Amino acid sequence: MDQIVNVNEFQELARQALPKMYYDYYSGAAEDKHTLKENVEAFSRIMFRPRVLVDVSKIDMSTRILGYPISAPIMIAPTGNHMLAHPQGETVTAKAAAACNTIMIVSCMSSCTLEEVALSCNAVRFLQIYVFERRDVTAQVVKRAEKAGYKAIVLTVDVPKLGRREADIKNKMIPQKLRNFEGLTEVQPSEGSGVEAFASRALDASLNWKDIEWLRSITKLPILIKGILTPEDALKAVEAGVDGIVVSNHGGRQLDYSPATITVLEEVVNVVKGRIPVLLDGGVRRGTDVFKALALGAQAVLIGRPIVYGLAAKGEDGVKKVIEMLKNEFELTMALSGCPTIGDITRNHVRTEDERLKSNL
Ligand SMILES: Cc1cc2nc3c(=O)[nH]c(=O)nc-3n(C[C@H](O)[C@H](O)[C@H](O)COP(=O)(O)O)c2cc1C
Ligand SMILES: CCCCCCC(=O)C(=O)O
Repeated sequence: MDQIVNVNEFQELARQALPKMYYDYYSGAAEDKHTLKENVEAFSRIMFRPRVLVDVSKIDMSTRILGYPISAPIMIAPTGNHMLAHPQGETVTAKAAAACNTIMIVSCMSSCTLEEVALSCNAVRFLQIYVFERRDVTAQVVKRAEKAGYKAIVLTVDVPKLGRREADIKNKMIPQKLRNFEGLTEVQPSEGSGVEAFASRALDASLNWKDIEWLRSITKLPILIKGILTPEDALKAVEAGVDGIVVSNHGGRQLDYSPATITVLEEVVNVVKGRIPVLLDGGVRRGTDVFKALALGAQAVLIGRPIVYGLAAKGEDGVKKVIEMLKNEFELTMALSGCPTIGDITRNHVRTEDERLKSNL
């Protein structure tokens, strides 16, 4: 493991460790995969404005999300089907999250039940949900999450229908049994992508802003909305009374040619005006990316694919290594930018592509 020097190297190790169908599922994205690539490339167009002669002998990366302390603003994004990557699935990922003192957002599409994940570690966990046509199924999962000690519900809103992931269609991708829904709704054999077949049968494509009230009526837990890409929707989320939003394009797996998340973060932050936390995911592969997201107003970032690549390649140690490498890089970026604490990171520490283009006029 010592030979692995950055998070990107885990992707090739995961490719070697996994059957092609599963690697394609994890690494895949919608159609031309334009958004997938843009998520990463857009970070590389943001440059730093480092400050010098600041005492950076001690760096404090710790922060709080919804009041819960974490060691650094780096959390685990919800990703489904971890048993495709490791026989013990999400229980292993959750242990790594606990060891790194961060929050894991557990997907409702997990291969382990949400109770098994809860029992495996006492880290702070949020539960991500989809709303199914059968509202009773979603409601039951929310109730179970409350009972199992999950601290927030993350409602994913960018999947009224599943995006076209062509590799999954070609591979006739068969997802794991969805143990959270056993006896309630099942994955069935299909001609193309089994994930798509399940989604088209189960999801409620009529979900809309009024339904936030319904969700609020069935839980006292804080509600975050994941999948916001415009200031218009960010404002609606604030008006709907949610407790946080995640700027996300589902890692480029839904609407291809959606903008890279880092390019829309600032306009979202500007309308939210600090009323609720704004998180971001999509393409975060370096500690420098974490810093850029914070400088543009995010409270924390979520990591998707690198976590499952770490899990597939090296199990719990792999997930821990992914998080630790990002933390170490972030710590160094803070030091080299002259920011000893999270609160010292400001908008003035980065220069976006827009600013660079304007300054060349
Ligand atoms: C294999 C895989 C499964 C995913 N499953 C879910 C899911 O169940 N629920 C959800 O809200 N997002 C899901 N996502 C999206 C992630 O939460 C996140 O938005 C995205 O992966 C972030 O981009 P990144 O992979 O570039 O870090 C999934 C992503 C991947 C790659
Ligand atoms: C019921 C929706 C299926 C979604 C599958 C998990 C997911 O979000 C993904 O991107 O894959």
